[in-house]
Amino acid sequence: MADKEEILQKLLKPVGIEKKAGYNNSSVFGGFDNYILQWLDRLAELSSDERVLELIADLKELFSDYSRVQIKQRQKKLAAGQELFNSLSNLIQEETVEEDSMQRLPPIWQKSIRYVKGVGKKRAEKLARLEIDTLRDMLFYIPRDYRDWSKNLPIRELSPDSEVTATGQVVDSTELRPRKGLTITKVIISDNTGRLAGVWFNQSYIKQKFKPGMAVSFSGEVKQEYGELQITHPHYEIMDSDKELDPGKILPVYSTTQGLSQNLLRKIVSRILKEHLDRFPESLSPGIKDKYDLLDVKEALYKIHFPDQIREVKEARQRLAFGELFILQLGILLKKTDLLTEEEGLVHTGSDELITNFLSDLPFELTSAQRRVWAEIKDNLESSIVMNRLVQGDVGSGKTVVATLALLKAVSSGYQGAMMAPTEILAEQHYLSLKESLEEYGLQIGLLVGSLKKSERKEVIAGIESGEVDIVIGTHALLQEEVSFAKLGLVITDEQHRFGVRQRAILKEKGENPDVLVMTATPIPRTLALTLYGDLDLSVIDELPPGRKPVITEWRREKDFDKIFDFIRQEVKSGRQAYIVCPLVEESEELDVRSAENMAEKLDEDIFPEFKIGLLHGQLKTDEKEAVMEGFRSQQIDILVSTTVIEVGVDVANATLMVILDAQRFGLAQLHQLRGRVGRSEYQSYCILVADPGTETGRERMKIMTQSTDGFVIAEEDLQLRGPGEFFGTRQHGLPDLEVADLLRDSRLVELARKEARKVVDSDPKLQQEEHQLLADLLQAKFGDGFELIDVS
Ligand SMILES: Nc1ncnc2c1ncn2[C@@H]1O[C@H](COP(=O)(O)OP(=O)(O)OP(=O)(O)O)[C@@H](O)[C@H]1O
Repeated sequence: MADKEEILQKLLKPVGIEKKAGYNNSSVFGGFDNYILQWLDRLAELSSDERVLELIADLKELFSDYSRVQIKQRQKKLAAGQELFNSLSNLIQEETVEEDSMQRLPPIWQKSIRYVKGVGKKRAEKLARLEIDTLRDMLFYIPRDYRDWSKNLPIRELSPDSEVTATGQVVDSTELRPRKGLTITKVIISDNTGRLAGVWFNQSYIKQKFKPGMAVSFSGEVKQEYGELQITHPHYEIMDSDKELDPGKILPVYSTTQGLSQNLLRKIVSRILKEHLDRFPESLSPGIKDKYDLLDVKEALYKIHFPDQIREVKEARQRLAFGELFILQLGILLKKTDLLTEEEGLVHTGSDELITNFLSDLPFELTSAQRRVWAEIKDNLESSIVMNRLVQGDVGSGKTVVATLALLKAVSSGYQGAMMAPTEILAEQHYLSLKESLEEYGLQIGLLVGSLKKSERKEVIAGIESGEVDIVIGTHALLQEEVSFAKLGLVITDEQHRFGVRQRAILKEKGENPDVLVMTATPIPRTLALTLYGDLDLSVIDELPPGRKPVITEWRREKDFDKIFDFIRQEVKSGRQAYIVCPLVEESEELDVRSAENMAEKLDEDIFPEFKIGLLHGQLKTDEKEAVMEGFRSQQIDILVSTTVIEVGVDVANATLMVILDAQRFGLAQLHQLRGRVGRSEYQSYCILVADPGTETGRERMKIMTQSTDGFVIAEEDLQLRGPGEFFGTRQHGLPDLEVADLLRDSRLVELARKEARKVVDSDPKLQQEEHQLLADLLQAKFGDGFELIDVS
């Protein structure tokens, strides 16, 4: 007994609760009062041991209505409680409070939601479906809407034909079936000043929700019908029978799952706010809060769930979004400095002779943007710090030339270079153009794609291994285990959003810390780039080669086909070439191919017998594709009918017309990429989008394409229309999972949070100072070891 007494004392002291004198263990239960409940709560907070928490929950449940039960039951409870208490004491004796770094965060962070009053095991499982596991998760479960019940009026004062809210008790509910296929459910509430009916058509499940005597609020447009006040399909709210929630307030509405009512969620949140909010840590310094006029985190958390006025929600959201973005940016910046300071890389200091020759043999001068970006890359290559650089440039801005310069630098320094492209067509095209331009300098260029013949494959792999091949271009075939490099010094991935982090890492592992260059034509708005590629250095080629004319883009309907064919004829007759991109059939590649084949046949036989038609799709063999592309490049083919395989990187300057069929099926970014295949010379180019979109958004997208040829503008619009998740396809593309903030909507906050995060990282790059301990813990709690954005390491 003395042991338990001691334990109790030991546990109570740090909590700041004086144990009442004279209680022995049984009288703890005998004199059960608020004090013991308080003690159990505090004890639960201090412990993270599941078994202890479970016992505490059981004890609380057992005794929470203790004073109300009959004597006999009380005795029973007392006995059960004594038993539970003994087990608890034993466990506590075993438990040593671990002082690891996470302990600096209050237990609210990792404490299971299960132990909040009214939750329990079953409901905790349901909450887990909403990704709510801890008390903290629940507080950051942001309402999707609010119901303002504060504007309640007595029923007598409701004026017909206006939007109203009224509360009363259910006095009657009926269901009528006036004819087959029609069910009318009527629920009548009364508040002593009058009666109001809620009416639903064909929603018979509604009836069972309302039981006589229940307090219910209806809101909606009220009408005077058949001598009574009615609201058709009202918003309704069943008032909290425990009266724990204030019915006259603004109440949150959460996205929920079966078995978790709005009222239950509200109560859980309200209890956590009441019992735990005061120990919630503040991540932002007073300086930052003052500067941007941000609320305290506690106030913000309270107001986001239970605002007094709707306008307070915005302020609360801003604050929480800022906090979230601040931690995110901090993580990204820390990771970046980590990469910079810790990764020793290769030094590429070979002679520049090859580069000078190559540049002087080019038929054009580099644009100033190309020169600037090349200088940035060269700096990285020559230094001993590993390069992790993203080169972003709109379609046709001349990224390939810059990549070639980097490859030449690596080769001149005695290393091999590898370039990975997302499709065979693109890999082959890069291969052919590099072969043509670099072989004259005595370099060996290799191609490694899946569809090579066995013997060719073997030969290339042997060449890579012996070091005979200087530069290899390939698809993910480069990642195969059997491919090993003699001396890999530079890895370039083209169109990186198609490659996963892991794939790049595999390629990188084939060398000893090679430099990495990532190329993308996907224009990403700055705020997103800061977050997605925050740990990469960013170079932007923001200038097109001189003399380029914007592609004239028109949107036409299917019925206009004859005119479109006339226009194609006119262009081809004047010596130019055209692409026709066939609709994307999502269900199957085979259907894609078939529609392209049919189109090619129709054009060849019926429409343009005078022209040479080519056909290109993903199912052709490598040499067949090569032959078709070569035929188009050398102008033996006038019109190339294709599936979307030509989307990226195909470069035939004489092609000036692109017709995209069923254009509404493509995303804006993809349309922009496709359109980028023309307008690559000084000739005026055209793009015709053939589309009959059935939706307003579809029409909107066609309009955007006709109005702008700037990839950044289009990407911004696309993001607005589709949201970042869809824009990038899936979450795998590295978009962080944000609870409150929205990278697009909050772009200003992203910039500000980044600025403040940078200050912290500059002053304390490893977050070692005392004042930054909490931030370090928050980072650890948020991202743990799995902090992975788009990453090349
Ligand atoms: N400075 C320049 N002046 C004139 N022409 C250029 C210049 N730089 C590149 N080009 C030419 O412009 C065309 C597009 O260049 P490149 O293929 O490198 O662009 P890209 O950015 O890789 O395009 P995409 O993303 O569409 O594949 C090529 O035909 C290339 O030869």
